[in-house]
Amino acid sequence: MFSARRLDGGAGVRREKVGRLVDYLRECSARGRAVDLGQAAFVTSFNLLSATFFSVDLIEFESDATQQLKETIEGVTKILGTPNVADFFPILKRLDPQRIKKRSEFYFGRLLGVLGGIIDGRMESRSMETKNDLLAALLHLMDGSEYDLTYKDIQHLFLDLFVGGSDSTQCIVEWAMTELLANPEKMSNAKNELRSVIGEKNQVEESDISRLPYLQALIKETLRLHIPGPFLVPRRAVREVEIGGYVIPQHSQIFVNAWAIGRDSSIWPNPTSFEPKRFLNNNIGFKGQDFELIPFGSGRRMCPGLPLADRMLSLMLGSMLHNFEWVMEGGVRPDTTEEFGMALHKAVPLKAIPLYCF
Ligand code: HEM
Repeated sequence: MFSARRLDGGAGVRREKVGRLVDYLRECSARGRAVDLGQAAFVTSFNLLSATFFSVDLIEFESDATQQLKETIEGVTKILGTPNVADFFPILKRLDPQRIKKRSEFYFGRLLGVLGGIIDGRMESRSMETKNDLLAALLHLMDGSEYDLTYKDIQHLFLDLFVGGSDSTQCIVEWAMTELLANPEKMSNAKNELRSVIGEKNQVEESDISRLPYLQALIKETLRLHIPGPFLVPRRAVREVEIGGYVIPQHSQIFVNAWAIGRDSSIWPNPTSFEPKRFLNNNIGFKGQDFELIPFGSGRRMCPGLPLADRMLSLMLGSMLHNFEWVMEGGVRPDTTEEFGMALHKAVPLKAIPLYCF
């Protein structure tokens, strides 16, 4: 699904979705209106995923349904990131003291309902239309006898993909723009690079990305400083193991503090300062080989969506920076407070006014 060949085949869908983002920002620019950048990035990444998986756009830039879906996905990631005292004191399980079970049922139920509706709709219309997307491939597998794939498996696979793919991407776009608005000289560096590489054409293409080292560095720096999944996904020790002189007992639940690794002063000079140029003269990447930067995890359970996320982030940020000047609503400095959850969101959404450059 995320192989280079498949992704190259989906480049047109991404171009179209990012084009719609630029159109929306142009409309806001013409009206002098501030944009909720997290929301705009959420809609773009969500529709990109839904177009790739289901061949439909699910949400609009400004609608109550969008707000509700965004809240639902944020609700899910918040629950996943909340340590549950009942895991440590199982006697409390039935009492559900933090209402985690209750809230999980609500948010997961709502999202599964949306996904179930799409799957049902496709199953009803299957005899009339043929589609060449992931849902069609999975329904085909469900019909066959080779794999034991159920309706529920499909519903939950899509849940993983949407929760994993939309919130994290939105977080990084919003944090990158926040840092750039707080550091105007870095905003200029990024825009100057885009201007010299892309020139007068206003569409940033995936084929341009390899010629935009500063843009790539600023994405790495945002992933280092504002990693969306601070503890990655918890692991369990299948047997007792000794690592670095520490004994990890069998069945321990293990959290990898990738947030702290990204801010470790023995690895990163001035770790809390946003400095994209620290990635310009080295080969440190985020593909799980360089353990000082593991925003997508590492090893066999690392993020499968990395190659898609990489393209989406470069396209969205590149287009937002190349096409627009940005000013903060009310001229204030952007707020950089983090809000804890499975994904580290901004506590205060970023609202900025785009000014179309072309
Ligand atoms: C900025 C973007 C993203 C970041 C930072 C990110 C990060 C992560 C991390 C840290 C993990 C856990 C890996 C581990 O513990 O070793 C993960 C898992 C996962 N990600 Fe992503 N992700 C991003 C985008 C995406 C996208 C675009 C998709 C799919 C469309 C996706 C789908 C998934 C799935 C399905 C898993 C669970 C894999 C498993 O349990 O084996 N992610 N992601």
